[in-house]
Formats: sequence, C-alpha cells, structure tokens
Amino acid sequence: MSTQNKNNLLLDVRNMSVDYYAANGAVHAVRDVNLSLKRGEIVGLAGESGSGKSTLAYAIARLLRPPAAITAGQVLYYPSIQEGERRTAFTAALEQANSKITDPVNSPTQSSGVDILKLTPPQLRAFRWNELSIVFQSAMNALNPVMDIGTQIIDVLRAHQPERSVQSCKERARELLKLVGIAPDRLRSYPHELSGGMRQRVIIAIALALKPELIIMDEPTTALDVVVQREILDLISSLCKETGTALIFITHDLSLLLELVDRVAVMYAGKLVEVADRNNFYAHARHPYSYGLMNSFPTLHGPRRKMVGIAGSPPDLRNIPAGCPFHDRCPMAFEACHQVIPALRTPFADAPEQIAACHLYDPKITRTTQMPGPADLGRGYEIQAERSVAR
Ligand SMILES: Nc1ncnc2c1ncn2[C@@H]1O[C@H](COP(=O)(O)OP(=O)(O)OP(=O)(O)O)[C@@H](O)[C@H]1O
Repeated sequence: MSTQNKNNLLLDVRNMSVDYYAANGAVHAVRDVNLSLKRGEIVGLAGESGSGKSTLAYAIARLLRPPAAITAGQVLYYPSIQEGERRTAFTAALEQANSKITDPVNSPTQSSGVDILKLTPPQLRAFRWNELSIVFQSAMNALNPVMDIGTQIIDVLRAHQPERSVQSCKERARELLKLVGIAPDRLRSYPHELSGGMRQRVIIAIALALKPELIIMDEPTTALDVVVQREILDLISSLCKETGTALIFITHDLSLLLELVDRVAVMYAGKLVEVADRNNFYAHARHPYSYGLMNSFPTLHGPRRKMVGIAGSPPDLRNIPAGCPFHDRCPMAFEACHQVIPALRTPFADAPEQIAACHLYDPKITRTTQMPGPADLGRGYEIQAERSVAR
C-alpha cells in the first residue's frame, strides 16, 4: 500500500522568486512562480529566451550558484513511500537526519512534503539522480571523450549505489542502452563513434539510470536536426509513460513542446502567464503572449495557422515596467494593463484547469462584454502588424 498524497502530487513549487545580483542591478529572473507536477506527468515550460525557464528549473534542482539567489519560495517534493518496500536512498537520508533532531524539518512521511530548499548536503546528494536527474542544454557534448559510454553509465551507478556489484551495474547499463534503442554491444563505443542522436540517447539513459521520479530536460534536442529531434521526443515520451517518470521539459519551441507534454506552462519576464493542458492550450491559448508564441512557430499537425510573430522584445528584468510586463507588446492592451499586475486566474468555465494572468479575462477589469476568442487575438495581432507596416 502506498502512503502517497491523494492528489498524486510529486512537486509543488510555491511563490518562487530568484534574482541574479549583477553589478548594474538585480535581475529579477523568476518572480513569484507557483507550479505543481503530478507523478508521471509531463509539463512543458515555454517562453522566449530570457524568460526565466532555466533559472526556475535550476532553482528546483538547487543548482543555482551566486550571483543567483532564491529570494523567496518553497519547492515541496513528495517522495513515494511504499509500505513494505525498501526505503529509497533519499528517504533513508531524510530519516537518518531526522533521527538526530527532535523537531524534524523534512520528514518523508509528512503529507506537506519535503522542502528541497532545506535539504542538507547529504540529503541533496541522495535526492539528485535517485529522485531527480537533469539533462542540460547540449548535454551530449558533456560525455567524456576518452571513456567508453559503458564506463560512463557504470560510473553513475557505482557512485550512487556503491553496494552494487560491477556485474549488476554492467547488466543495468546494457538494459539502459536497450531501453533507449541502442544495441547493448555499443557499451564499448566512445562518444565520437556515435551520432548526435545516439549520444543524446546515452544522456537520456544516464538520466534514467537510477529510476528517478522526475527528470528536468532543458532544451535537450536543440543541437539535433528535426528528424532526429522528433525521434528523441518520441523516445522521451514513451519512456516517461513506460517508467512513470515525471518530466519538466524546457524549450522556447512551443510546437515541439505540444507534441510531447500533458500540460504547458508559459513564462514571460520571469512570471508564469498561462498554464493549461495541452489540448486546451492548442485549441485556445488565452494569454495574448501564449497566442503570439504559438503562432510564431509552424506546427507539424493540425490546421494551417497564419504566422504572426510578436513585435518588440521582452523587458529589461532589472527594471520591469509597471502593470502587465507584456503590455507594450500586446495587441489587446488597454489602460489597466499599464498599471495593474494581472494575477493568474481561472475564469474559464469550459476549461477550469486553465489559468491565465491577463486582464482581458477579469470581469472586474476588462472592457469587453465577452471574453476574446482565438479569432479576436489573431485579429489583434494582424491589426498591430498592419499598423507597424503603415508607420
Ligand atoms: N549569471 C547571470 N547573471 C545575470 N543575469 C543572468 C545570469 N544568468 C541568467 N541571467 C538572466 O536571467 C534571466 C533569465 O535567464 P534564463 O536563462 O533563466 O532564461 P531562459 O528562459 O531559460 O532563456 P534561454 O531559453 O535562452 O535559456 C535572463 O534575463 C538572463 O539574462
């Protein structure tokens, strides 16, 4: 029997804010972000370059280093605790620490979760790889060129499971290669003997080595051509479903993201501006920024869309304008957008899980009697483009 929480929650990021302290002022890279993830769920983080996606992901994994600082927030993690099963390395590390103190801060059994930001160094070591692994941008270039891939996979296993025999590590390495579609006899190949796509598969195999509950992938396919990109995405998707691993997948390419994810979270200027399940988002992205982003990329499936693009560029995160941070690029902006920061709300009867931070959908603020639909947002962008050509 499992003692998991009833919502099957795996991760709950609460009110997260991160600044980078630069000589010319603090960069507010992540601002009051709330985001949760269920066990086995695939969530995509989208947004233009500089919107804070990687910073948020690294904050979750506690990988940020100065000049970055988490100025507020919690990252609550709910370890899987199966009664009668062997404790995981992580829950064992939590219990060991708690046995030494009278008032445990992070107990694996409490229903309120474990705050990753409060983990001690040994707990953090047990958390990484065992519970969470990360695939960085261009990770495939991080494989050691002078070691065969088998040794590199076995090294990860041995480092985290020193009690495991060499033979069992070898077997697991072969199994992992098979899982990612590489013949196990390639264990003795060196990275330069593999194609880019194969190297990326090896990286995915390493990320899965210790059966983590959660993987974060930051632009894992950008260095690959589109055909291989697609193959890798299909592989990631089927592996996550097969192993029940949750995934946070980061990219600025929304069309790619929509092929893979259960839910999409869109960031702009350090804030979450919309969260929706894939189908709702695809059918009707509510925030004008999400709409613009979606129509900036050609999609592989679905109806033909008119490409509009978003004029202008994101604000300077050292000096964020008042009101909605998107207002000076938004074709639908009105007075309130220049003054009042919109909160994430869920006013959509037809999609109660979809939330957007936009005054257009706030009946107390909006100027329209009807909520705008995709055609209205599209028309808004067209008018904006026509005006800029006329100028
Ligand atoms: N070391 C740093 N010092 C100062 N500012 C930084 C530093 N690293 C990132 N930033 C700033 O923080 C903001 C968020 O950056 P981040 O890399 O998280 O965005 P992103 O959405 O992941 O972008 P990309 O898609 O290009 O990776 C950007 O404005 C960036 O310039």
